[in-house]
Amino acid sequence: MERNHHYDVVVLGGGTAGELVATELAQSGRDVALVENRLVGGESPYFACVPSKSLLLSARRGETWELAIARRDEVTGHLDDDRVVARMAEDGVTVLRGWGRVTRPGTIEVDGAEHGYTDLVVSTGSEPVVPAVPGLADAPTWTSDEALTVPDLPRRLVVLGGGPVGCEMAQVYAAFGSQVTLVEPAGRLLTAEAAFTGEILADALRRIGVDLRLGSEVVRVARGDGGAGARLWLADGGVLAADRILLASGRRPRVEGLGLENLGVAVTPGQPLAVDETCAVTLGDGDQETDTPDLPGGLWAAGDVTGVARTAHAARYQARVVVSNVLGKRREADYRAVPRVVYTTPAVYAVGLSPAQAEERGMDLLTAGYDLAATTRAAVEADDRGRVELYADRSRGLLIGAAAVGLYAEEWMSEIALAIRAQTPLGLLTDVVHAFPTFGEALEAPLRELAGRL
Ligand SMILES: Cc1cc2nc3c(=O)[nH]c(=O)nc-3n(C[C@H](O)[C@H](O)[C@H](O)COP(=O)(O)OP(=O)(O)OC[C@H]3O[C@@H](n4cnc5c(N)ncnc54)[C@H](O)[C@@H]3O)c2cc1C
Ligand SMILES: NC(=O)c1ccc[n+]([C@@H]2O[C@H](COP(=O)([O-])OP(=O)(O)OC[C@H]3O[C@@H](n4cnc5c(N)ncnc54)[C@H](O)[C@@H]3O)[C@@H](O)[C@H]2O)c1
Repeated sequence: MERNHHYDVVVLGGGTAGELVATELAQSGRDVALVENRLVGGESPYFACVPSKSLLLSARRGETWELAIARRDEVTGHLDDDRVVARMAEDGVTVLRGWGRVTRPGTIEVDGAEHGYTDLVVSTGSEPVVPAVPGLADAPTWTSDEALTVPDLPRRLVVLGGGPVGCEMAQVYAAFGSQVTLVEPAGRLLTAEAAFTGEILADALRRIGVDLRLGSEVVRVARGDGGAGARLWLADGGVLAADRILLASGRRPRVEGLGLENLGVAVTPGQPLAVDETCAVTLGDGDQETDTPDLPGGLWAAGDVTGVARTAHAARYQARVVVSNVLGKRREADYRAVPRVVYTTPAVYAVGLSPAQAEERGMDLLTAGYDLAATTRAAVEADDRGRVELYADRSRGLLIGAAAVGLYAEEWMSEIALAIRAQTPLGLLTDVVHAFPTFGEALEAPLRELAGRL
């Protein structure tokens, strides 16, 4: 096999994390290759964050479907990565197109050619989980990739999953006139977050006509009459008809077919690549000394493949940690205050520990909340939906988490992420002045309440 160049660093996967790592390392003078099988930029700009946020905004503005699709396709650059690739070339990154697979320590094969490397960064992202429901494979399904790239507006859409993807997509399609049914086996939406967030969001979705089947599960699917569409049977005896089924039942780290076993990494399908606080891949369970081959340099991972925080901003954060460490400037990641946002109307914002996580850790948890309806801003906006809850560790007098539902929560809650990350004492937070009339004012009363209960 043809053996090509030896790079200082090979970055495997050119999504949010990989693009940043490759660019910054090349700008720092390293000889870098980025291996990408699809579009440089990955999921976020073409198939995930950007098109979904564009459609949600179009829905909120009351645009037509045609305009919404045109705007979506414009912001996603019509799925053309030429400009990004050209910019990376200017920065000195070599883009290798094709599927990358490590063949032995220090060597990766891409599209039939071998390339050498010293450091390897794995940033291969994640892929949708396809639920093991009989008949589903033969039914007309979409993952979010298709839903966010095709121009179709299904008349009847069944969404499987009430996480961030399912909720955002249900709102988009219902707003543009699809008859949407969302099936979620758990008894509520957004199961990872404080219960009130899913309850307020459920109310908002129901008001725009989404039929929520919470605590129910699809047990069988068959093609519809005449082969068009599908019929879905639920565990509770219900039957649904759909023109399209959207799979939004989670994503799994992409770890297979990468050849990481050749580096001594114990790869388990669907399981994340374990990383330490420097984003170095941890090689296994104590057998390293005997089983691990000598690596030519560092083995690092960033983004969804690590399973740590599974958002674009977390991918960028980990990417920066990797860049520092590859350059020999030790940096440790701190995930205490990585926000989790669902960009529906109203938006859901959560950061730090959820009440359930705090309880699991045995914390002496203090909770204080406030309804946005009590703010003047809610009256001005003529929208009184929403609530904020703040969670504090009594023993340390510090905020450890928060959740909010409300218009623009993704913007006005950022100060809480800062407060958690900077470990700002509650007493000091009660002295912060918020402009009038803003939703940020809703933070003042719960902060005072928490400080008063310490
Ligand atoms: C519908 C949807 C909406 C979302 N909305 C948001 C949002 O609003 N905000 C937010 O923060 N997050 C959002 N996310 C999550 C966000 O998209 C991901 O967290 C982010 O894209 C992860 O970046 P990454 O670099 O880890 O992976 P990716 O962006 O998936 O990039 C991985 C890349 O690696 C390539 N690749 C994989 N294996 C190989 C190989 N062997 N050889 C060559 N190339 C390979 C893939 O082709 C891909 O381009 C959303 C996700 C979805 C599904
Ligand atoms: N705004 C954002 O930051 C944003 C937006 C969308 C997605 N994301 C990221 O994308 C990832 C994937 O999101 P997601 O919503 O697909 O996954 P998720 O894991 O958050 O939620 C999946 C939901 O599907 C349900 N489910 C499981 N099996 C099912 C089945 N057979 N039928 C119906 N429902 C089933 C689960 O109970 C769960 O509630 C998340 O990690 C999220 O962080 C982020």
